[in-house]
Amino acid sequence: MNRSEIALNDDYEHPDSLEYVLESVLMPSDDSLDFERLADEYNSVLLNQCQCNGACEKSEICPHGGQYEYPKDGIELVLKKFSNPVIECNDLCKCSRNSCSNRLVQYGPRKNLEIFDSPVYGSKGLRTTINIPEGGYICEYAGELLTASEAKRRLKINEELGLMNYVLVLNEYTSETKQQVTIVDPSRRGNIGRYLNHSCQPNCHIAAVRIDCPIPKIGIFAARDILAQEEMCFHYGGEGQYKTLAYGKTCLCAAPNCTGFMPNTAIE
Ligand SMILES: C[S@@+](CC[C@H](N)C(=O)[O-])C[C@H]1O[C@@H](n2cnc3c(N)ncnc32)[C@H](O)[C@@H]1O
Repeated sequence: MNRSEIALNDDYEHPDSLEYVLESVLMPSDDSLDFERLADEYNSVLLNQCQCNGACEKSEICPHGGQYEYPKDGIELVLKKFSNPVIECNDLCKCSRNSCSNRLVQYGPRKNLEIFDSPVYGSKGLRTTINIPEGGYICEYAGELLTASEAKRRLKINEELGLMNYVLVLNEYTSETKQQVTIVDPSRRGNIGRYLNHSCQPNCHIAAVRIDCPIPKIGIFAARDILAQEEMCFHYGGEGQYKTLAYGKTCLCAAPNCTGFMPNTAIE
């Protein structure tokens, strides 16, 4: 199977109330300076293209390569390591789309995903109808890209009205220093990624994936082999909150290590 077979026309069904977007989009302008900065970044192009004429498999040769691999006996390109931010080759790179093995998220969500009524969570969830290998790409968590102040405003409204919260904050660090914060809200405009619930023992992880823009896409990947019909979940709070969570909304994940609480969406 090659990538064009696992990937993907994003033609998933969605509720009428949602504007379905194929990738994250900029929030409406609120005329703030923060919005201007966000819009500037959103409209910027990531440089550092590769000059490869091969498959971009090795980091020694391709400046972005070596992050995905075909596992032994595997037929599907998978993410090797969850800790590193990923940069995929893009249209400005010299490599060929057909031979490059450093392109995955840019082809869109995988097929065979299904929105369903999750008995565990008592609300919608996302499951797969086929087996997915560890590291396999699921979909982007796509929605509106928000400034911190707009995210705080929406979180307050959600809280006050008792609405479900879809705002996700991706913090990227270089050792101890926070480098970049990406905030995505698929509550009004989003894709199939908005249906993944939180679990304290998740079978998926998220990763920052850049293609041609300095703002990363939030890529969701299988943290282990996932069987057909399994619901897919990730940890909303990231690694840092695994052990320390001691307050918040009641968590329904029912994992053996469940803290009893859902991570709060923290925006500094
Ligand atoms: C991103 S949405 C997930 C999809 C959602 N279940 C739906 O029906 O659209 C996040 C919301 O789902 C619910 N949820 C997700 N994980 C949960 C958990 N572990 N425990 C309780 N509720 C959860 C909460 O209402 C949360 O605000």
